[in-house]
Amino acid sequence: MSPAPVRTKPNIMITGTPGTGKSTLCKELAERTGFQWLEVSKLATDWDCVSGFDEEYQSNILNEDKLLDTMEPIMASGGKIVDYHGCEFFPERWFDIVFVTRTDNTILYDRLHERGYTGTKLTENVECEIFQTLLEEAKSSYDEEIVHEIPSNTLADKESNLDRIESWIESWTENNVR
Ligand SMILES: Nc1ncnc2c1ncn2[C@@H]1O[C@H](COP(=O)(O)OP(=O)(O)O)[C@@H](O)[C@H]1O
Repeated sequence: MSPAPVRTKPNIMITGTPGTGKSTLCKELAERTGFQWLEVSKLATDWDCVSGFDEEYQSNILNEDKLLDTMEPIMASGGKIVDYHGCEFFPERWFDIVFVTRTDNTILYDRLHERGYTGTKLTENVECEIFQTLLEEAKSSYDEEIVHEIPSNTLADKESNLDRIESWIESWTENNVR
């Protein structure tokens, strides 16, 4: 059992395959709640936590140790929404809940194609969603009870996800803050 959190606001992990709508959701969630959105793939560059570039996947390789050291004091106060297409290397104790955005394969293919993804990068990402790699990663890295799949196909899905997460924050606050 991890120790009870001392933070007065929860930390939320939003993970999922690229293109499943993490940033879109996080941006609006941050606006609604006042929580801070940490878009890890962008912040890693700002914080100089990139150790190389993967040519095959056309994406940055993170310096995970440096990134975690940088994030540790930021996470301590709570009220953070962490957005990344991976979650296993973050400490379990950082998060009170984990949401995994899920998108139907054909919709995801179109979104990634529109984003300019081609070749391996496109097919590997769609396969990642088909094999629910990020969901399995979240379930094996965190208590399964705090891991929730959320559909992310339509704008109506986004609205209901925002409502759901906002209600969860309210009940977390009632239960944990006196
Ligand atoms: N719930 C949704 N319904 C319809 N389109 C969405 C939804 N969420 C995201 N999108 C669109 O899908 C694309 C990828 O979304 P984005 O938030 O950048 O994904 P990610 O951060 O997971 O890579 C964007 O064009 C965005 O407008």
